[in-house]
Amino acid sequence: QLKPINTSAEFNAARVKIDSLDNQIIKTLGERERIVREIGTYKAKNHIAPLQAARFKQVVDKAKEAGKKEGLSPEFIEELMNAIHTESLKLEGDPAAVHNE
Ligand SMILES: C=C(O[C@@H]1C=C(C(=O)O)C=C[C@H]1O)C(=O)O
Repeated sequence: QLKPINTSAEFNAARVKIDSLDNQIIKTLGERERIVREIGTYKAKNHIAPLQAARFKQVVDKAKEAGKKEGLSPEFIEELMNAIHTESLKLEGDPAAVHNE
């Protein structure tokens, strides 16, 4: 449990912390995206479809399970992972995106 914010110094510190966490999220998404591009290249060479519905269901189920431990709602996790997945499919489907690294 976080302690409540009582002073403007604590308020400012909380925002600095949020900025740092957002930066971590973006870096993590960048790393994930680079791996998706590698998967996309492999799939293109091996004639495997970008969309793998069973695998994506697993990804969402795991994320919901992890989210539950963090107090995140399954609806939020679903929306978040769908947004990430839409971008994955763009990256895997667009040869320019795949070969542009
Ligand atoms: C990255 C893949 O391609 C797609 C993207 C996924 C993702 O972003 O997690 C999952 C399944 C696929 O629809 C994969 O097949 O693993």
